[in-house]
Amino acid sequence: MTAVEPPILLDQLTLSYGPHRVLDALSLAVAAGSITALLGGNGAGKSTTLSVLLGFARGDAGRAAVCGIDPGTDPDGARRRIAYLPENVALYEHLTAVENADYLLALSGQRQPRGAITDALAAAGLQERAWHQRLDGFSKGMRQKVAIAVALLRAVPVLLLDEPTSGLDPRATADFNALVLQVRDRGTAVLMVTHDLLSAADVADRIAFLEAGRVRHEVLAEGPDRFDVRALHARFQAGEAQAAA
Ligand SMILES: Nc1ncnc2c1ncn2[C@@H]1O[C@H](COP(=O)(O)OP(=O)(O)OP(=O)(O)O)[C@@H](O)[C@H]1O
Repeated sequence: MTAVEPPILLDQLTLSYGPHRVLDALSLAVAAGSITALLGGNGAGKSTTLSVLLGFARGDAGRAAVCGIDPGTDPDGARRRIAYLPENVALYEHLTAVENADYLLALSGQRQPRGAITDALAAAGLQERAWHQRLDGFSKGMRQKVAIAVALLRAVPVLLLDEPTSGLDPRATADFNALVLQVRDRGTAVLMVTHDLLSAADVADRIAFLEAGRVRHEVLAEGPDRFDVRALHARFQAGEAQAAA
């Protein structure tokens, strides 16, 4: 990786499934210690973008890089640098929260002492009485906390989130967003796919609007071009209406 290359980089990436161009010369960069939210209507290419970064899908043209590694040619190398939270976090129901974290860390070759695991679960806001409970009774918000605790312990440079707050109540959403800010403040580059504009506006440094596989608008949280959530909401709804028409 060159000194200036951001941990998440897509440069003119094009990907088609048969005649259907899903990503169309998509360019997107997420710097270390920053959060970009990726919004867009159904089918805009958001999940495909994450699949490319994870090395599950490969572009036909252009470049993708995770910390300078091409996930198409070295998916394992790219994934070692990524913590990924899918919409429904896959954890082991018959294991406790601590056992899940221990097992997931072992799988990624980054085992940690029990004390570090319980510290991370506490930092993620999981109540102590849940640490040694099996996951079958956990809510989505509690599962997210276990998953983000693992991400905190892995201290990876890239965090990818797919619809992390869908199905969370406002309080759990606020808790989750606070955790994402913690991860960002440790220098991680965060890319968050979401339909939740308000949540995006709460945490993101930048919001990129994807339409037909390309970033059509980008807005920033700071500076003269910083976003105004109400104006953004109106614009987003208009965009959604166009996409649905
Ligand atoms: N494996 C695949 N084979 C063929 N087409 C696919 C495949 N994966 C995705 N697509 C198509 O690519 C387009 C973009 O899909 P993608 O899942 O990236 O959209 P999205 O923005 O995440 O949408 P949503 O908000 O509905 O999750 C869609 O038209 C989808 O049908």
